[in-house]
This record gives sequence, C-alpha cells and structure tokens, in this order.
Amino acid sequence: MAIIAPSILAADFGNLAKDIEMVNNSQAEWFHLDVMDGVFVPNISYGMPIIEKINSLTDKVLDVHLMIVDPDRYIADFKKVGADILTVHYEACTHLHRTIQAIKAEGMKAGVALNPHTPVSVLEDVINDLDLVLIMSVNPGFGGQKFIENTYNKVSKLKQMITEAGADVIIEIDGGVGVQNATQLIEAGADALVAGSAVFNAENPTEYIAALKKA
Ligand SMILES: O=C(CO)[C@H](O)[C@H](O)COP(=O)(O)O
Ligand SMILES: [Fe+2]
Repeated sequence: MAIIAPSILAADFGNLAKDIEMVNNSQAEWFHLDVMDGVFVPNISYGMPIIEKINSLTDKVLDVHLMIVDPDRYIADFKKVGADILTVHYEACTHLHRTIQAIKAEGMKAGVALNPHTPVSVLEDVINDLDLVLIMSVNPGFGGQKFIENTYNKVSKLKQMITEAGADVIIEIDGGVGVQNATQLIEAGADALVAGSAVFNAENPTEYIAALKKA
C-alpha cells in the first residue's frame, strides 16, 4: 500500500482549517506542501507561516517540496516551522551532496526532486545518502496538469538503481496522480503518491483518499 500525500496547493485557502481536518481524519499519512518562489518555477505559492500553521493543526508528517532556487538559504527555517521531510530540486542545487547533508544535520529526512527531463541516473552517486526521491510527473509550478506517461519508465529505472545500490529510499510521484494511474505507478515501484486536484476536487475527498490507498 502506498503512502498518500494530499497536496494542499489544491485546498481551499479561505477554509484551510476545514481541509486540514479532512486530511487528519483520512487515511492519508502525509501533508504535501509545495513552496514555489516565482523564479525556479513560474508561480508563487506560500511559505513558512502557512506551514507553521498546518503543523500546529496536525500530527501527520509534513512533506515539504521546495521549488525554489538556492534552497540552502532556508533549510533551518523549514525545520523550525515543522518540516519532517525536506525535498529540494536537483536542478536548483549546485552542491547537491552538501545540501543533502545540511538537511539531515537539521534532523529532517532529505529528498531530491527530478524534473520530467532529468534522468534518474544523475542521482547514482548520492542515492545511498537520500531518504526520498520525488519524480515529477508534470512540469513543476502548477496543480491540475496532465500526467506525463514516461514517468512509469523513470520509476522502474529508479527502483532498479535503488535495489542495486542496496539503498533505503522512498520513491514519491508528484503531478497528475489519481485513481486512474495509482496502481500502475505502484506496480512500477512507487512508494508514495502526491495528489492535489484529484483529492480536493473529488465529490468526497476522504473516500477518494481511501480509494487511492486501496490501489
Ligand atoms: O509540485 C506540484 C506542482 O509543481 C504539486 O505537488 C502537484 O502538481 C500536485 O498537484 P496535482 O495533483 O493537481 O497535479
Ligand atoms: Fe509537489
């Protein structure tokens, strides 16, 4: 069974407490929190105050996905507001190994995200240092986009790399995920599924999370 991580990007920001309560009472294990800076991606989302508030309203894992340039500047700040997993983009880091060590030194789990065009092979030499790899199945920046089919291929390759390295790494998929592709993603090797619009636009989000959990 996969870990389910609803993305708050698709929640009702005018009624955030209600959506947080829904996730709290669902089978989802994580909150997926998308931080965008308008530079690394062409969109700006939210930052520390929102994450801090969510942390005060839940005991679930806070899975923070940073779509920002030079993320090293803010590692300690995200720890302070309650991040449990901190994921940076491979494409945004010049000294990725150093960044991973800095995240772990703060006591968080370290993740690296890959854009759709970035091959999984770039992580070969850090795979044993990682707790999580996030495969973007859309171009980062917006919710509600169409799933890129080549993702299955990338997940299989990453799974093989992890097995060969004897590493203990969670494979997370983000973008355009829903009940229509969850089973195939899990069969390819996915351990955690992010779902934003599919969950929050569902008629019954709690039941939708349960359906994803069953995939
Ligand atoms: O990182 C993201 C976008 O950059 C979001 O986590 C992702 O897009 C989730 O939204 P949806 O499930 O609607 O595709
Ligand atoms: Fe995300």
